[in-house]
Amino acid sequence: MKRISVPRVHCILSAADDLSLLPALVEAGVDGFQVRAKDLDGRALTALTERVVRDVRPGGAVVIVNDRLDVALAAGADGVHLGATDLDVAAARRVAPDLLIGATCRSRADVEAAAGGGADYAGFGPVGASTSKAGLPDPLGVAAVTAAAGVLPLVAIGGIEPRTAADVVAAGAHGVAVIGAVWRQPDPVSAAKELVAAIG
Ligand SMILES: Cc1ncc(COP(=O)(O)OP(=O)(O)O)c(N)n1
Ligand SMILES: Cc1nc(C(=O)O)sc1CCOP(=O)(O)O
Ligand SMILES: [Mg+2]
Repeated sequence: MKRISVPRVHCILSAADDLSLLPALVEAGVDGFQVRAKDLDGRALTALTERVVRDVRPGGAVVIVNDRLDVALAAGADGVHLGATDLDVAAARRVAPDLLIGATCRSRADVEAAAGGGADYAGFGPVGASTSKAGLPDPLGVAAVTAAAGVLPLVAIGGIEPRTAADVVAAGAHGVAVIGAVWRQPDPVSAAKELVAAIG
């Protein structure tokens, strides 16, 4: 089976977000949703992912599950995003030859390793300062995107808002992943439209 394309705007969501907005976010041009719900057990995460798939797939958007390959497969999602302490990319690829697989990368060497394991994209960051996650390393900056580009599609993450989205794409990123730039805005759908317009 042909693997689907890597989305350009990844909206990272949890059960706490206003999920009634999902179809409108797809309409606004968001083409990827990552289900990231650290507090949910496997069953609840599967149910949440199934709901997101139901809401966004009719509009053509892709659903990626953070951390959990088993949940991605069980829920019929399109992909999984793996971090440094999750299942190894090569092991995930053996189990799921057709799934979209993303890997967190913080350097060009990380991107090369992820590509060697069979990843489809690198979640590259943190590019800027983020208040959405504790314990992140210092921001890499936009120049690091250019230094890491050309191996895998880079999805820039960390403090991305419309202006920085345009900057990272100009620097060689394929797309962006965001939490605050959508969910912490007074009008998440208008904010998503701005983000989509910014990446061109
Ligand atoms: C697109 C994208 N890039 C990086 C991350 C970070 O993933 P991870 O290292 O697994 O950390 P958590 O998100 O699980 O805290 C991501 N989620 N998405
Ligand atoms: C979940 C996550 N992972 C990151 C990483 O660099 O690994 S940065 C991040 C948070 C992204 O949220 P915001 O768009 O609000 O900064
Ligand atoms: Mg993760």
